[in-house]
Amino acid sequence: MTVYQATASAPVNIACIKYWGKRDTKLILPTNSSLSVTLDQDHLRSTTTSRADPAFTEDRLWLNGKVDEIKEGGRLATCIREMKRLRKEEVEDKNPNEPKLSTYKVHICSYNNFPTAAGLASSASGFAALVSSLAHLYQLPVSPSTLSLISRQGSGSACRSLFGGFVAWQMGSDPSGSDSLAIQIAPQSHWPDMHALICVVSDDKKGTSSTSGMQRTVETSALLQHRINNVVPQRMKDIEKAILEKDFDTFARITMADSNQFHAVALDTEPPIFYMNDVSRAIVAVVVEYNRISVEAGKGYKAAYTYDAGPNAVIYAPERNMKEIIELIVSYFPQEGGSFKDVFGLFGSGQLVAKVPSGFNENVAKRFGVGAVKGLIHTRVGDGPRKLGEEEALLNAEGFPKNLT
Ligand SMILES: Nc1ncnc2c1ncn2[C@@H]1O[C@H](COP(=O)(O)OP(=O)(O)OP(=O)(O)O)[C@@H](O)[C@H]1O
Ligand SMILES: C[C@@](O)(CCOP(=O)(O)OP(=O)(O)O)CC(=O)O
Repeated sequence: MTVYQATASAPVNIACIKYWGKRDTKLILPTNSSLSVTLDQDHLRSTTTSRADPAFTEDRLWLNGKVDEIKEGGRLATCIREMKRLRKEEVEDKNPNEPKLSTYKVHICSYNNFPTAAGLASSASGFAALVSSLAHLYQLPVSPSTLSLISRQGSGSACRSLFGGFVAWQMGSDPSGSDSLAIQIAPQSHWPDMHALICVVSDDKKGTSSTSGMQRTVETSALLQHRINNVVPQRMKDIEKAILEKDFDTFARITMADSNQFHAVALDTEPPIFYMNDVSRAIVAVVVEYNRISVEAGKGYKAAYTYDAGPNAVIYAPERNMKEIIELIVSYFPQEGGSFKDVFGLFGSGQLVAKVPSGFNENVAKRFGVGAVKGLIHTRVGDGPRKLGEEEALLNAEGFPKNLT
């Protein structure tokens, strides 16, 4: 008997121009366009296996080994329904010989190789991997932009994880959402020198979810209206140009300004929302001082911080600056000996030693103890979703998670 099964992995993306606010909460249509960098799935990824079988009695999902309920009318159910619709319209209706997979129930098993719901964009890679694995299962002849229309309905930011490199989510204007999709601005190969350092300040589940936080902002913040109407449209154009020209200085200025404005609209919400904490703010101060030395020497910005809906920092920088940045960060936020994974071999066989660059004003932030920054992940711009082989499937012969009995 034929087994209909496919496995895919998908990357995380971290926005430089933030999505914050919906004009349609059911279809997940944003109040502004946004733009992100896709991170390397060799380091952070969601992997998902999907199988369709006439013997299955219901659509089921296991996330990190535990059953995740597919609520009727919920986001997961919407994505699965929309993928089945595409299978029917794009494959089965056009070729009656194709098996009617759209009528079978599916079993889906997914695994994130990093903390889920901790502000590390697990919903983005998670829904992108779900949609990608179903697209392979159903052999859909559709573009990543079309798939982004569906992953968007799982979690808005997930639409940007359908591409590698530098990706824009165009807000669109059609009330049906048909033009609210992701496009690639430039592939990974355009600017492979773009690296990222994730400073994990907390890997706990967060207090105010993005979904509820942004809705409160839409309802109560006057500053959000200014951002949507007068700030983001120009920033989208400027950052796209900076990316195409590999102009890190402009990229960094816009990225930091947009992170700051996103956290300002969170604070402008009633009641106010705080995502950054003292450790986050100290990282800002350290990056600002690091850039000051370089700007005063006429060399422009060397690093850009950005924060999502949580205290973790992501620092974008050209690869050549990363060694210095890591040495600087660990001098303010010491790491447990040997805990940093030097995946790019920056320190050779030597030890990572705390060091501040010459001319750096060490009083810009206090020095924290071990544990304030719980981990550092050095990664870089990466590619889009990957189709994986049978040997990486997460479902066993019977179509249940391999690690469960
Ligand atoms: N691999 C996955 N497959 C399917 N759904 C997933 C997967 N990973 C995460 N999710 C969904 O995303 C939810 C977590 O999203 P949430 O927005 O709370 O956190 P986050 O994505 O880590 O943070 P943020 O989006 O603010 O950066 C999970 O509870 C689950 O419903
Ligand atoms: C701060 C952000 O990370 C917000 C992400 O919000 P989500 O995509 O998690 O929200 P929902 O669409 O409600 O699922 C900014 C961004 O990624 O652009």
